[in-house]
Amino acid sequence: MSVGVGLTVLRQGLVLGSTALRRRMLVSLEVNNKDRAYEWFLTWMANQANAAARKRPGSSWLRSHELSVETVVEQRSNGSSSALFKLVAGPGIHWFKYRGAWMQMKRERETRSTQLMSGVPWETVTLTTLSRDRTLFPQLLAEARDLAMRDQEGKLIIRTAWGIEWKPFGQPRRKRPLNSVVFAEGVGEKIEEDVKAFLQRRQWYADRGIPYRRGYLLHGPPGSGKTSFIQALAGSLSYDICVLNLSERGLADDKLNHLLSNAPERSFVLIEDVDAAFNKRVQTSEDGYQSSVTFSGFLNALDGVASGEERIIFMTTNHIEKLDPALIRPGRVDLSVMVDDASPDQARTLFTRFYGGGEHITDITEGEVTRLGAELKELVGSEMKQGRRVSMAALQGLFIRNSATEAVKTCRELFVDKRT
Ligand SMILES: Nc1ncnc2c1ncn2[C@@H]1O[C@H](COP(=O)(O)OP(=O)(O)OP(=O)(O)O)[C@@H](O)[C@H]1O
Repeated sequence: MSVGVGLTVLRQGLVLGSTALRRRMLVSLEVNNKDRAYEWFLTWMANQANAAARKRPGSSWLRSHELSVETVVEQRSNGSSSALFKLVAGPGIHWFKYRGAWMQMKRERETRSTQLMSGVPWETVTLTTLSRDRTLFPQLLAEARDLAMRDQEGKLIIRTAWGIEWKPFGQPRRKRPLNSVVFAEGVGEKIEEDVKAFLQRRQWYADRGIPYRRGYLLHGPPGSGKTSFIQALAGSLSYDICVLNLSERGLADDKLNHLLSNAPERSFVLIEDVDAAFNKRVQTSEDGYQSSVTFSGFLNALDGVASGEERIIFMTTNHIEKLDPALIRPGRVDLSVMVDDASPDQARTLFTRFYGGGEHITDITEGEVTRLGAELKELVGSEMKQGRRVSMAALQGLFIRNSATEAVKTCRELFVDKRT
């Protein structure tokens, strides 16, 4: 009996001792997927593993048997994109060495409950290392953050709504130079100056108790560069874009309100084809389902609660005549700009930018580009006099497919009658 008692005491002593030892010797850090550091950390891990594999092929930086795959869409500089597979540490226990210290990483997924609205399961990563190496945690997280920031530098981030949250959509994209979008003279400058002036007047708004927000409407025919311009402008100001689709399934007034009042800092909210969601206060449902956003709910969300938070909304439409006057009144839309089909000058500028300056691989001389550009300008002018127009998108497509001479020769085929 005394042996039995002795063994029990010994076992308990061992358990207590090992717990005390762990407490004294180990330190843990928990990061959950609600925090931005979560993504940064997983990407950092994947990056380290890739770098180690490149250095010593066949070796494994991450001691692990459970990997998950994350597919990311990468945009190439020529505009095309491809899907890349990133192997990240899956749920389970993994070991890795950071600056000479062994670390255990435990990734856990809560399968019974999911995040309200977004439906994404809760996840946590717990890092454990020896107490004496605790100072490595902040270093590691800072490295992961810097890596994420470096990846985004000079790039445009597009976000979409995921439930009530804004999540990045695809990989950060290369910024498009503002002058690559060719508008009629003064149009682009007018919008750009307005946005810049607004951004400098935060105090002015605060002093007068006016909500610090501004709404823009770009209207005009399809393919005139409205979306491209908004993206290029965001890029030039180092802003991100949050794309809101009002017809999205499951979007309701309360979610919309939440999304609009919680857009990330330094971002434009972009609502495209705003006429399609509310056609004179009647919701359309072209593809068979209806979002439950009501027109009045949308107006309320635009007005929001008065707050000091900056908010810039861009809306686009091909049919301004279909919009309810309540939507485009000042305060909701402060600057409304018409972006039209190609004017003779726009066509010429797009042409010379495209074929000139050595960017396009052609053996055509600059003089020839100028001559053909002038010819194209004249051609567009004469077509316009007969009520026929061409979109800038159609011209861009023509230039991509043809040589400069061929483009000017076949251009007439693209014009459509707009008199009706
Ligand atoms: N003014 C322009 N200058 C340069 N490129 C243009 C211009 N307009 C259109 N494009 C090109 O045409 C394509 C479509 O343009 P974009 O989507 O910006 O047009 P949009 O006016 O927003 O069309 P929609 O009304 O159908 O949404 C893009 O690839 C863009 O590069």
